[in-house]
Amino acid sequence: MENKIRIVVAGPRGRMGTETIHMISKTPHFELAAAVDHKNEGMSIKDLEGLPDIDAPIYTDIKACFSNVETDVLIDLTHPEAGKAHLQAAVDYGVRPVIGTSGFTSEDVVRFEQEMEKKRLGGIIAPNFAIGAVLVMKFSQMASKYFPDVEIIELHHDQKRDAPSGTAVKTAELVQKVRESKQQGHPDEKETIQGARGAEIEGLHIHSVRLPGLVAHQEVLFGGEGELLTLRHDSFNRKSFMTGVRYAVETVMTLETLVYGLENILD
Ligand SMILES: NC(=O)C1=CN([C@@H]2O[C@H](COP(=O)(O)OP(=O)(O)OC[C@H]3O[C@@H](n4cnc5c(N)ncnc54)[C@H](O)[C@@H]3O)[C@@H](O)[C@H]2O)C=CC1
Ligand SMILES: O=C(O)C1=N[C@H](C(=O)O)C[C@H](O)C1
Repeated sequence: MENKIRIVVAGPRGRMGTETIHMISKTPHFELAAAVDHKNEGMSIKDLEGLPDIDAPIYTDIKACFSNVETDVLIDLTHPEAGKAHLQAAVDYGVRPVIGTSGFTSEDVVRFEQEMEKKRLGGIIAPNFAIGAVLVMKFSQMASKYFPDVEIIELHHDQKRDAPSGTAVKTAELVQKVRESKQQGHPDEKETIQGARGAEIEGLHIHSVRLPGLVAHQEVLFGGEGELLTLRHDSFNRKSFMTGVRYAVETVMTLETLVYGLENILD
């Protein structure tokens, strides 16, 4: 059998980290080499509640982890600041990053693209690993050619730290590549309560909803004369992201640049 892909997961006790470690444990050609947590130094994954019986060491310092553990791929599922530091460490140690953490700015992405291009190091930043969500982004880009009036509503659980979601930002970026630039709504429109029209990227508005009971959902609304096109995706649980995480880990082994968005590597 070919060599297993040795993976380090950052954020192993989080909602996504836990699901990802279970996925790795069930994937024959993947091996959990270690995990990076912000506590539990020296413990093993099998010691943590809710995680599978894998004897993989836990580090609190990602550099110590990469110095001690042979690693092919880092999967980061933490928070934006930690995610950026982990991505930098991966680049410094020549480990291929698969970043699910959201909240990176486009400046961050460009900086890492340039640095990784110089090193010919493959990596993936995926604002959303769910295949359906990626398709909605692609379909949104197609639709915006014909429907330049677009608004995005993203809906998430109330433990999410960043707003708007990485998925909504990426969707807006894809739409902006195609649609004519325009300010939506009435030219003299005024908010009587600040934020009523949501966040704005070049005239395109994003509305963020946070409620308990939700997981990850997005609607992209396209208005035309006498018609409305709605594209909607729902993740009802975090298993919905695992096909994409598995695919990203397999694909990153073949890349030599940083790819931003799963839509760029899906067949
Ligand atoms: N790309 C995608 O498809 C998806 C991305 N996400 C993103 O993934 C990230 C994690 O989401 P959740 O699992 O829901 O969050 P969570 O809050 O459940 O988990 C984050 C984990 O990161 C850990 N953490 C924080 N700082 C750390 C550090 N310095 N070192 C190691 N661990 C650290 C926390 O202890 C926590 O266990 C978020 O940015 C979220 O937006 C979430 C779902 C899907
Ligand atoms: O925090 C989440 O849950 C999610 N975050 C990502 C985002 O910001 O788009 C992906 C997905 O929407 C779930």
